[in-house]
Amino acid sequence: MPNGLIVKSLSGFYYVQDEDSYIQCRGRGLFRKQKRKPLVGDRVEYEAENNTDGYIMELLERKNELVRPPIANVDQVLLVFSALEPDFSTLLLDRFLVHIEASGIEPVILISKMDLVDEKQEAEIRDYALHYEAIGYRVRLTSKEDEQGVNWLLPDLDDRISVVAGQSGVGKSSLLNALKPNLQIETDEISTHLGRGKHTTRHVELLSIGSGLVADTPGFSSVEFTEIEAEDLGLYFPEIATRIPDCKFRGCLHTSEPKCAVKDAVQDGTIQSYRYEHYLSFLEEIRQRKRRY
Ligand SMILES: Nc1nc2c(ncn2[C@@H]2O[C@H](COP(=O)(O)OP(=O)(O)OP(=O)(O)O)[C@@H](O)[C@H]2O)c(=O)[nH]1
Ligand SMILES: [Zn+2]
Repeated sequence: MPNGLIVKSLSGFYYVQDEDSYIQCRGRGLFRKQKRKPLVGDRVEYEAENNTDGYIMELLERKNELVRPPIANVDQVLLVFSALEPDFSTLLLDRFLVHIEASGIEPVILISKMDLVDEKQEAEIRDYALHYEAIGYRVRLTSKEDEQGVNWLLPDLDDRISVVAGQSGVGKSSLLNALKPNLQIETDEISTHLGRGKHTTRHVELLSIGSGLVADTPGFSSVEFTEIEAEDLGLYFPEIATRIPDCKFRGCLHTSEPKCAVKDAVQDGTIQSYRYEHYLSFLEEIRQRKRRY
């Protein structure tokens, strides 16, 4: 049976990309009975006599799935933060990072609107970029005015499924628009939905950019720690996670315990103090939430 990738879902139809064909399909009735729902990003087996009346017959195994936006097999999340308007916030960035780390998906940090900063602000942002790179994250500074700045993102997208996420107004659509000259699938939907935001049709679509696929949805804009346990939080700060084995007490939460390797690293500056403070504030949030229930 032929197989392809669901690249779009809209009004009960799934659009399957298989090499050069683009086939409109319905899910087979059995899926509903089994409470299985095909997702954009799913590899599927399908049957089709022509390009508009296909049926999805089988869903292949998923590596992961995001709930919001609903996409399967996501390789990375492009986290867009603007340098200014809205102002860059490491607190918000860390909140997103924890959420993404917990989902097991790799983040890439994009700092947009670098054309708006003055020299001092630029130096600050570059310092932060170095901190996050030292932790092990990929960080990219971009500006929609700078074609090069956008184009050197392309290798990051190759052969992967990426989801763009970030607060409203940070420049997610602008980024996709700047990358658009490289779009390879040519359909009307694409140009209209890139102007999304204002209209409300809820559809999810993967755009072909270079040899990668990028979800055009606005993605998640806020995150809460509903499913994270206090004792796991440290695992989602990579530089804390690597020190946990050296803490004296098993189950150390790195607050007031003695001989804590994490606090030692904060003391000697190898863990940034603002990262540690964010860890403490998220920990407190998780505890408050527990108390409420
Ligand atoms: N100066 C400058 N302005 C930018 C840049 N990127 C985006 N903007 C502006 O920022 C505003 C918001 O950009 P959008 O691309 O709509 O932001 P978004 O993240 O898609 O916003 P939502 O659709 O609300 O989630 C627009 O006025 C853009 O022109 C940039 O690199 N430099
Ligand atoms: Zn500790």
